[in-house]
This record gives sequence, structure tokens and C-alpha cells, in this order.
Amino acid sequence: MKELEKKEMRIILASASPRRRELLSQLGVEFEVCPSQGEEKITEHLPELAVMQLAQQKAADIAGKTEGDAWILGADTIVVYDQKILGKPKDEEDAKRMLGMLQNHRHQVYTGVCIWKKGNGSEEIRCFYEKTDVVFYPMTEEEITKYVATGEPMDKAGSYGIQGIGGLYVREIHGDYNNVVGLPIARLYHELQK
Ligand SMILES: Cc1cn([C@H]2C[C@H](O)[C@@H](COP(=O)(O)OP(=O)(O)OP(=O)(O)O)O2)c(=O)[nH]c1=O
Repeated sequence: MKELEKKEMRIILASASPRRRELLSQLGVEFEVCPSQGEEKITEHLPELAVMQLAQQKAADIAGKTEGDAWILGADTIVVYDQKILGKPKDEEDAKRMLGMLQNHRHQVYTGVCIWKKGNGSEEIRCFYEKTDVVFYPMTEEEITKYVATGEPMDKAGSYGIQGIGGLYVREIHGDYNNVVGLPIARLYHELQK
């Protein structure tokens, strides 16, 4: 962390997510934002491996375009219910379908993070993930329709935002809240100190 605090290291967040940007600013160090543009592909079946794979693909895209030394951070968030991986909804119908599945049940939110260090001509790649369990209150069809109409679900894994109106339907949470929002910042802070 000393390197970070002395601002000796260039840090690049390979994400377009404003939530990730906000959470990363908690580290108190300067960083650049350079969203990954690449198409990500999942070949892993286990959710914990799939999110780390996606996070690594995002970091790899930016690492390939970055000259010189830098630490590149990639992240990806997915929701898992009944062994199904739920990403961002394709459209409003898809969002309603996901919320219909999640309501009144427990699901898992996984965020994978990749720390890609480029320095002195060598590269070091480290990935980790965090899992948070979330239990939803029941939602009526009317509530689901109204919630989807707010637009909030449309850019979020599992079609909800715990930090927004979606939080009204969260009965329990076990694990890191920030992990659900898209970046497990406490774990990242500790990983960066290793
Ligand atoms: C479950 C949940 C997800 N999310 C968000 C976190 C992620 O931004 C998003 C999942 O999509 P991601 O593909 O992980 O990330 P992104 O497309 O927003 O950004 P980028 O790929 O450029 O890094 O869902 C919330 O904001 N709140 C929640 O409660």
C-alpha cells in the first residue's frame, strides 16, 4: 500500500461503472478510469471461476492497451440463483423474469476482481472473488412491474440495485454490502497490501 500512498504507481480502473469508481475512491489514491470495451466470454461453469474470468478479461483488455507500468483493476458482478447465472437483463421482460425468480428467495452475489500489475517489463496477475448472500422479501407482480418501470434494474446484474429502490426488497444480507454494489473494496484494500 505504501507504493499506492506515495502515488508512485499508476492505477487504472478498467470499468465504466460509476459505483465502482465511487467505491475505489475510498482508497484515497488517485486513479484513472479506462473502461474495457472487449466482448467478455464465459467458459467456466462455476460462478466463482466465471466472475474471476470476466474480471480478468476486462483487465487484460486495458493491460494490452496500456504503455508502461501500471496496476489495472478489472471487476465483474453476477447474481446466482438456483445454479443459474444472472447478468444484466436484456430488456424489461428479462428484468421481470429475473425479479420473479429472486423474490421471496435467497440468492448469491459474486464479484470477481483482477489485479493486473505491469512493471519492469513483467506482468503479475492476481484474481479473487467475494460472495454475498441476499434474501428478498416477496414481491407482487405489480411491484415488479413498477420497479422495472423505474429503469433502475436495467444496468444491474440480477436486475436490482441494493443501493437504490431495490434495497426496499432486501430482507437479509450476509457478507460484504459493497460486494453487491460491484466492488468488495475492503477485500481489495487488503489484497493490494499483500
Ligand atoms: C446486484 C447489484 C448489481 N449492481 C451492478 C454492479 C455492476 O456495475 C453491474 C453488473 O455489471 P458488470 O458487467 O459487472 O459491470 P458494468 O457493466 O456495470 O461495468 P464494467 O463492465 O465496465 O466494469 O450491476 C449494482 O449496482 N447493485 C446491485 O445490487
